[in-house]
Amino acid sequence: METSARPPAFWLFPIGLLLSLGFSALPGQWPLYIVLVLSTAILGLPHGSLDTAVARRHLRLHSMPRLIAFLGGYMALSTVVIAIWWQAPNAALGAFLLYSAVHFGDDVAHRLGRLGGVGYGLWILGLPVTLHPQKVQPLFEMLGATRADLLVAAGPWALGLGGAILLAALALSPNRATSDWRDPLLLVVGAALLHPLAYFIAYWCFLHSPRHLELAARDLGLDSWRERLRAVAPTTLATYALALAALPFLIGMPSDAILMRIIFIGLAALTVPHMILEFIASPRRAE
Ligand SMILES: CC1=C(/C=C/C(C)=C/C=C/C(C)=C/C=C/C=C(C)/C=C/C=C(C)/C=C/C2=C(C)CCCC2(C)C)C(C)(C)CCC1
Ligand SMILES: [Fe+2]
Repeated sequence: METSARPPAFWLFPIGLLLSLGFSALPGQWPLYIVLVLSTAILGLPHGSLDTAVARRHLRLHSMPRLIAFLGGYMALSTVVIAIWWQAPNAALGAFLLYSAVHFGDDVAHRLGRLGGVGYGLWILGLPVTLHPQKVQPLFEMLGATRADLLVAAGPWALGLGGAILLAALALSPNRATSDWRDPLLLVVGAALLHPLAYFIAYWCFLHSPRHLELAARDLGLDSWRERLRAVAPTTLATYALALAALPFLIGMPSDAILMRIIFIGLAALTVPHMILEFIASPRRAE
């Protein structure tokens, strides 16, 4: 069991849940969308922006051609995801939900095992879909899904399966940390009380991102916040520019759908190379 000093995400997550309760009580949908954009841009994206530094270290990008090949490969993979989404949005969204569950599971997989991690990820995503199907379905439709009803109907199954796997992994793992059972319980409270987007902000920006950032930054020897900021700034700014460049392709859609697509299809596209890099880097990190 974990007894040493808690990582920052241990305290940030309950604070994020309280903040989310505050802003989800504001009237109308726009405060929520504005907080979603700002928190994604400032708190969520930077953990992926460390990928350039992670790749420099673990893929040994010591020459300019290797660095350019990495950047080009990363963007090419992201472009393929967007192209698939364009052609087959239902399958692309279904796949995104599944690989997001695997990715979120990475947060605990080193203690609960890969399968336990998948259970954790299914629990995280199954909760808002099961508790607020009528709010989640239009959000999935904004992402281009024409059979959002089917994806939403799968929510309770994902939740049940994820919950059973997670429970078994917690019972069987001698290395479990307090946060491994505390956070899934706090997520139930968050999912019950919050709009699904506010719930996502609380989890993603206040638990997943700080946890992942801390782990990757420590591995890279970036101890001060100034060093971390310097490492993430260029890639984060480049990602803002890419998001802005997508805008002209979405003109004509309702503005909430534009925001949803830029954020979630953008994240789906970045997650594929981000996960591949994590699969390579995480076994090489000293725990
Ligand atoms: C390096 C590099 C770069 C960058 C990158 C980055 C920046 C990354 C990031 C990454 C990241 C940052 C990732 C993330 C991820 C995320 C995720 C994975 C999410 C998920 C989500 C979900 C799945 C959701 C769902 C939902 C909805 C949608 C609605 C409501 C309900 C719910 C919540 C269920 C660039 C391109 C510039 C260039 C090249 C290189
Ligand atoms: Fe991540």
